[in-house]
Amino acid sequence: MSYFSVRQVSKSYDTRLALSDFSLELEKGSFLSIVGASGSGKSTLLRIMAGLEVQDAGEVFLDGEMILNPKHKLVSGYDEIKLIHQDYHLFPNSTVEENIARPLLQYDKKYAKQRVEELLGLLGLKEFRNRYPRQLSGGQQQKVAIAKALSVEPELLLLDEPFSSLDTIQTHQLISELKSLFEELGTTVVFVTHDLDDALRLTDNLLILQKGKTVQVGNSKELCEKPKSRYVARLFSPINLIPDRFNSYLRPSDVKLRSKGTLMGHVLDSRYLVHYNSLQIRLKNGGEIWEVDDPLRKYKIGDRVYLTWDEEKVMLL
Ligand SMILES: Nc1ncnc2c1ncn2[C@@H]1O[C@H](COP(=O)(O)OP(=O)(O)OP(=O)(O)O)[C@@H](O)[C@H]1O
Repeated sequence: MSYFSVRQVSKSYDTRLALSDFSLELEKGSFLSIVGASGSGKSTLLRIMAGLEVQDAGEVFLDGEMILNPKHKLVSGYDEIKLIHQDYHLFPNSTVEENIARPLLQYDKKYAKQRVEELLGLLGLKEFRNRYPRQLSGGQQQKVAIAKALSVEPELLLLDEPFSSLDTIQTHQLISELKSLFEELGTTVVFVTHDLDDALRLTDNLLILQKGKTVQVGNSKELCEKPKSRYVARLFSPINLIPDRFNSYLRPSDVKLRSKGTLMGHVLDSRYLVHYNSLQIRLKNGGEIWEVDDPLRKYKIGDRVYLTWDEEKVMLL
């Protein structure tokens, strides 16, 4: 048996299915990013993993022990499993140091003091120890919430889009810092997000969730090159439907721009991106709009272009 396993878990709210026959296995110290759109069941899954929600069917095990849900456990939740979400609850009238120490009230005083010092150091919060949450930035508050969750040394950390109040640069920086920290501590981490880029900053070990079901698992190369659905394909880039062909799609980077060819169109718009210009091209036959990369930044709005591609790049979705 793996260190952490979720076995055939299903959950509905009234008649609405939130999770359907969901299973996963994780080794100790491993990281997993679960990517899914809003409403795909991510929060429900994490709450069930943490023993905070009653599932209709299936079981969850941590290190061989069954995780009991609130129906079977008087005080729901486990110290070994910590769930962190965007609405983290810091005590507004307690300092950073006091917030982190809260979960340790029952512990030996000397140990608690030492643990708080360690966490302040690990998360770079020493200089803020006497500040109140309102005196911190969103990213700093999030770090305090994570330090608080880590204070009781959880074995499994469940991150439910905890960074959604931060901007992209802050989020990426915080994820990189946390990644090193979790590796150092040997914590097993499950991170759920709707953002593939954020997911990949933590780990290349991905699970794609859609309508409460696993649609694909694998690393980014596998998922990008061999997506099993349009949803998975679109996580990486827009996709262009080839006219008059059944469910055949191309990525913008796989379309070649030529001065002669079979599929003709006109450049509607051009956006300057770091490595290429992104062109919107209205196809002559059918009038559909394709998105195509122009790495040589050669084409201007209004230009006529011909599009071609290698057949091996066509995705049947
Ligand atoms: N307490 C609830 N009562 C009724 N329906 C619920 C409840 N919680 C979630 N749902 C429904 O279950 C489905 C899954 O919701 P969930 O919050 O798990 O998805 P999510 O992927 O975390 O979404 P988001 O990214 O928007 O937070 C949705 O259709 C949602 O409306």
